[in-house]
Amino acid sequence: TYDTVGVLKDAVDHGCCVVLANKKPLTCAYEDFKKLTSHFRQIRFESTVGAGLPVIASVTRIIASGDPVSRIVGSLSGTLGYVMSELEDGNFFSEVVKTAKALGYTEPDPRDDLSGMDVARKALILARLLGQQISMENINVESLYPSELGPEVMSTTDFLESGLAKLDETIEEKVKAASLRGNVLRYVCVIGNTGCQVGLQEVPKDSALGRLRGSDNVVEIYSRCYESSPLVIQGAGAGNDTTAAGVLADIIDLQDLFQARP
Ligand SMILES: NC(=O)C1=CN([C@@H]2O[C@H](COP(=O)(O)OP(=O)(O)OC[C@H]3O[C@@H](n4cnc5c(N)ncnc54)[C@H](OP(=O)(O)O)[C@@H]3O)[C@@H](O)[C@H]2O)C=CC1
Ligand SMILES: N[C@@H](CC=O)C(=O)O
Repeated sequence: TYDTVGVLKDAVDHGCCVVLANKKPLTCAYEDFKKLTSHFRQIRFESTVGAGLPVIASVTRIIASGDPVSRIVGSLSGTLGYVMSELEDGNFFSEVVKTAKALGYTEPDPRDDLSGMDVARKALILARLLGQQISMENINVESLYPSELGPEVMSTTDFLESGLAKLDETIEEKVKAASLRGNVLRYVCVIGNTGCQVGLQEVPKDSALGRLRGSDNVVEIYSRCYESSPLVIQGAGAGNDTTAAGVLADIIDLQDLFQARP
């Protein structure tokens, strides 16, 4: 939900510490993002991008050292990573999306993942950390389903029970066409100095993105120090355990900022 922005701002204003896994409060107005994240000693949100992976910690450390980050490229959705690698194995789109939900990878409504909006939110958080004063409207997002299957038209249950299967054929054709060219499909996020895009791409099977399996994310960070050879972070990018571990690590990190009372 976006509804917690007000209470979160009040909390940090009152000196409380906050740990977030929910991306939405950081992806509404830029002023809210700025206000929340300016309380560096009170807020952590590592799990909003890549669940338990240290993506935000790495980006903030590189920036803090004065090394300008020029580009971040990656596969930032555990759900879409899992779905794409299962499609390669010949499974039906509708089935693998339901399995991704059962495994705890998807958002409560999987259309948040399939629309690309969940990845776009992660891209926005990273772009804002890089200093870009942008909003969701500035990100080009490719959806994997048409508006006729959207939340305004049908419930999550109806989408899962009848809507999803309508996408099987089109997706299968895309997977087969890519395979004939020696490629696989990946949902890729690119954050550069001139803009952000998230969408489906054909990538060589034998590339860092093409080799991804399951719910793994991969993130390549390019900066002056990491110019020709980027800093690469890879591992499980969704799931209850890894997300909870990320949240717990953030809580411990904040606790360590305070002196223990004698
Ligand atoms: N799953 C993952 O891999 C990751 C998740 N996240 C983020 O973590 C958050 C939770 O995701 P996830 O655990 O997967 O989702 P789930 O659907 O498994 O859990 C959401 C929980 O929130 C509760 N809830 C929903 N609305 C309200 C409300 N208004 N008041 C109180 N409780 C509420 C739900 O209760 P009820 O069951 O009663 O509806 C449910 O227990 C999301 O913001 C997600 O983006 C971030 C990184 C990775
Ligand atoms: N639904 C998300 C969970 C983490 O943010 C994903 O699939 O990556």
